[in-house]
Formats: sequence, C-alpha cells, structure tokens
Amino acid sequence: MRKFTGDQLVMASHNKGKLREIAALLAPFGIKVSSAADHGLDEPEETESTFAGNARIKAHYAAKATGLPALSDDSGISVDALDGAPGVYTADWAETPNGRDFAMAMEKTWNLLEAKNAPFPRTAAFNCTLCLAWPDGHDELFVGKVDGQVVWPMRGEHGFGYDPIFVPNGFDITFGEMDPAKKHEMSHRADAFAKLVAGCFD
Ligand SMILES: O=c1nc[nH]c2c1ncn2[C@H]1C[C@H](O)[C@@H](COP(=O)(O)OP(=O)(O)OP(=O)(O)O)O1
Ligand SMILES: [Mg+2]
Repeated sequence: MRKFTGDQLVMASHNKGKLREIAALLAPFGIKVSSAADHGLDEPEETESTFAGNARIKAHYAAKATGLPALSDDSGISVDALDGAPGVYTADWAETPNGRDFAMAMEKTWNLLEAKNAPFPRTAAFNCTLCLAWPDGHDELFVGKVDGQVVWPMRGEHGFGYDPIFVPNGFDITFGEMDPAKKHEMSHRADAFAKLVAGCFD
C-alpha cells in the first residue's frame, strides 16, 4: 500500500457536512487540507453503480486537476427492506430542480417502508468508501460501515443528509441528535478513515 508522505491534501467533495467531518478526522495529522471548491473544481458526474467506482471518479478528477493527492468520500444509506436502496443513489433521491431536499428524501424512504409494511426494526446501514488518489493515477480504497435502523419522525439538528432518521445499533438517539464528536468516533466515515490512517498515515 502506498503511504501518504505529503503535507497537502485536496478533499474531493462539495458536501459541506462531509467536509466538516473529514476536516475533524484529519485535524490531528497536521495536513493542510483544501476543498474542491477552493480549487474552483466543478462536480464530476458520478456515473458508476458502486460506491468505490464513484469515489474513484471524484478523487482522480481532483488529483489530476490540482496535481495534489486527493481524498474523496462516496457514501449512502442502504435499507434492508428496500433491497439496499437508496444506496449509491442516496444523494439522487434528494435531488430537486432547486437543490437537494433531504426532508423529502427521508419521507420517501419512510413512505416506501410503510407501503411495504416492513417489519420493525427497519434495519439499515450507512456505507462509506474513501478513495485516496495521487496525480500519477495510483489510488487506495477504504470501506466503512455502521449498522442501525431507520426511525420516524426525523429527530435532531446535528449532522447532515439522512442523519435525522438513522439510529445506530447500541443507541436510542439518531445521528442527528448525537454530539458530532461522538459521531466521528463511530460512523461509517470514521470506520473507513481508521483504515485509511492504518494503511497510509503511519
Ligand atoms: O454521515 C452521513 N449522514 C447522513 N447522510 C449521509 C452521510 N453520509 C452520506 N450521507 C448521504 C447524504 C449524501 O448526500 C449522500 C452521499 O452522496 P455522495 O455522492 O457520496 O455525496 P455528495 O454528493 O453529497 O457530496 P460529494 O459527492 O461532492 O462528496 O449520502
Ligand atoms: Mg455526490
């Protein structure tokens, strides 16, 4: 596995919630972190049908465009009773002509479960694939996951995306209600990040 030896990294994401969380995870390493927007990059189309495929598109695009190592995150929530949906299409479910509407996407998720009369607990997992790519085309991938259940109604003001309807196993609060520092200890993103640190940062 290739080690990260530089002191600068581009976060190949346009999601403010993710950027905040990954900046917190990277903070102890003394790396200068910039975002795709800082470099004036647009969002590449996520045309693959896997988290890994889309993570690679985003990281390679940013690494080539900036000449710096780039870290991307492709993530989503997979609901068991919906055969893994929305999964890779989690962000797409929130898309509207006026931007993303996650309240609508969460309602759609819950309504589909209701329509199926899905049994409780309505188990689900958040998945995260991180891709660290170098300008020469090399990359390393790391996969993380956290199991839990989808609940209703939405609860909590922290986090982003689908956090208000996801209760991780072992807790009775949603990610939206959880202290951000706690989420950073145990989320799908934290899980993948720990593997990145073990593989590339030691
Ligand atoms: O911790 C999370 N808490 C709540 N929701 C989450 C989380 N992690 C991913 N999600 C949801 C929302 C996000 O919009 C979608 C990922 O879609 P995904 O394409 O990977 O990210 P994105 O388009 O928002 O930003 P970008 O591609 O620029 O990194 O899954
Ligand atoms: Mg995206």
